[in-house]
Amino acid sequence: MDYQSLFAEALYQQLKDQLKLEKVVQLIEKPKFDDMGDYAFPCFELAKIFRKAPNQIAGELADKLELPSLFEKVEAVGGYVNVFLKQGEVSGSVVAEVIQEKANYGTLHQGSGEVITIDFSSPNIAKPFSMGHLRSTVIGHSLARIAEKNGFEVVRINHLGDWGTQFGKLIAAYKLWGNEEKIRENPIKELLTLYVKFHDEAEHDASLIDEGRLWFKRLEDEDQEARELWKWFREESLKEFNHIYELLGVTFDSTQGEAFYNDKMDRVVKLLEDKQLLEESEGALVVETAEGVPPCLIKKKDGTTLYATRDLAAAIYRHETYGSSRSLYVVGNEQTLHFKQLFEVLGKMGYEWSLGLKHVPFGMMLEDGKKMSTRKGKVVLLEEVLKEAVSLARKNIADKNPSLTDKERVAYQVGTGAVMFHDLKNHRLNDVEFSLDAMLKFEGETGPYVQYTYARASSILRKGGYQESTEPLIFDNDQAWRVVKSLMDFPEAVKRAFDGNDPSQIAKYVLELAKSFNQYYGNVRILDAAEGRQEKLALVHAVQVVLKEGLYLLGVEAPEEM
Ligand SMILES: NC(=[NH2+])NCCC[C@H](N)C(=O)O
Repeated sequence: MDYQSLFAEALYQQLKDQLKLEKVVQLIEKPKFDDMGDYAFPCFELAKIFRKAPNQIAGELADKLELPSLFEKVEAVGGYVNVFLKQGEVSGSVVAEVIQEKANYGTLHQGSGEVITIDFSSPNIAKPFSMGHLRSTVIGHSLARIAEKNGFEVVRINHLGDWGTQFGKLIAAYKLWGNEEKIRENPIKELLTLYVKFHDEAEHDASLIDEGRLWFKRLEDEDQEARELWKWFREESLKEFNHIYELLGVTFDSTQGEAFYNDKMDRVVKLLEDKQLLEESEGALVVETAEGVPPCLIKKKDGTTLYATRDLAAAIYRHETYGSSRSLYVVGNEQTLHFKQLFEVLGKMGYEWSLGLKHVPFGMMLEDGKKMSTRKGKVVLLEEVLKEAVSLARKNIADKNPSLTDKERVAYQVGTGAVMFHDLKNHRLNDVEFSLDAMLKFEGETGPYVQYTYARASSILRKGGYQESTEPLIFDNDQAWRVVKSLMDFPEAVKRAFDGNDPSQIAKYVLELAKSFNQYYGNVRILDAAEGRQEKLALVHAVQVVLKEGLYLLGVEAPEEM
C-alpha cells in the first residue's frame, strides 16, 4: 500500500480548486526527523493563492483533512501539515506485503510490456575489453533489470565493434607476422600486439597502409580469405569477452555487431537520398545537422561507410525488428556528439520514434586520478582485474570465515559484486576511482557490506528457525519503524532509478536499508525475544527479501553465508 498517495488524495480533496493532484504529490516531503511526521505538506505555495499565512493554511487544512484509519494523527507546524502513520499497524501490513510478494515487491507497471532496447558493453573485436566497456556492461546490465522491474520488456544488445578499416590492418599484419598458435592461446593480447606492430612499422613503411586498405577492401568485397580471418579473430575475441560476461553474470539477447549492418547500409543511404538529406562535402556524403553540431558523415570519399552509418542502420533495424518504443545507448561521455548527430539525422528522416532514443553517458574509470586504460605497451586486462578481486575476496573469507562451505562460489560473488557495486554506487556521470582495496571492504558503502548484511539476516532466520505464517503481525515496538520505512521506500527508488537511468538510486537505497537494519540488529535482541518473536523474524525476512532484490537489480548476487 502506498501511504503517501493516500495522504496526497486526502489533501487533494481539500485543494481541488487550487492544485492538480500531481502537484500535490510533488509537494509532499518526507521529513528527516521523526517528530515532524512521516509525511509533510508545505503550504508556502498556497499562501499567495489563499492570501493567508502558510501557518494558518496548514492549521485549517489539518482540521479539515479526512485521513484513512492507518493515519494516527495530523499536526500543523511552521507552515507544514505533518501526518503520522500508525506505526504498529503499518509495520504489520508492510512486512506482510513484502513477504507475500517476495521478489515482486516494488515491481511497477509503468512500461506495461513496452519494448526497450538497451545497447551496452559493445567492446571492439581484437582489442582489450577496456574499463569503459566494463562500466558500460555493469551500468547497462543493471539498467536492463531496472527496466524489467518497471514493467518493460528488454532486449539486451551487444553492439560489437567488429567492422572498420582496422580489420584490414589487422589482416595485413597477420599475413606478415602472425602466428596462429599464439593467437589461439591468448587472442586479444596477440592481436593487439600485431596491431601495435603494424602501426609502428607503418611509420617508416608507408606501403603498409596501402596493404591494410587493400585487405579492408577485400573484406568488404567478401573475399574468402579475408572473411575467414575476420571471422576467426571475431570468434576468438568473443570467447575472451564471454569469460568476462560469465564472471559478471551478464547475458545478451543479441550480439549483432557493426558488421551485421553491412548489407543494410545501401538502404539507409537510399532513404537519405530520397529524403534529399545528403549533401556533398569534399567528396564525402554528409547530412547537415543543427547549428553548432558538425555535419554527420555518412560515406567517405572512397565510398566506405562509417560508425555513424552503421548506427543509423542499427537503429532502424531495431525499431523494425523489436518494435521498440525506447532505446538506451550506454556509452561513455566522449561519444555524446556522435549520438547527438545520430538522433538528429533520424529525426530529420521523419522517424518519430527517434524521440525515444537516449544516450546514457558515464564518466571515466580512474587510477590515481588519471584515466585508466591501455597504457603504452602495457594493458590492464580486465579479466585479470576481476580475478584479482575474486582472489582478494577469497583471502578475506579465509581470514574471517574459514569454515564456510562453498567458499569458491562466495569468493566470486563477493569479488565481482564488489567491483560492480563500487561502479554503481555513485551517479554514473561521476568518474570512478578504481581501488580494489576500497571496493572489498566489509564496512562502509561497499557491496560486501550489503552482502554481509544479507548473509546476517539469513543467518538470523536459520538460527531462529523462522517459519513463514499468515497470522497477522502485531508490531508494538517502534525500533522497527525506521526499517519499515526503509522497506516502504523501495518502490519509489525503483521508479527513480528507471526515470533517471540511474542505478545509483538502488545502490543508495540498499545501503540505507542495510544501515537501518544493522542499527536495529544492534539495539534489539531478536533471537531471545520472548514477545513479538514472529514479528521480529518476519521483519528480518522482509529485509532479506528486499536486499536480495535490490542487489539483483544491480547485478550483484546475495550469498546466504559469507
Ligand atoms: N551503438 C553503439 N554505437 N554502441 C556503442 C559502441 C561502442 C564502441 N564499440 C566503442 O567501443 O567505442
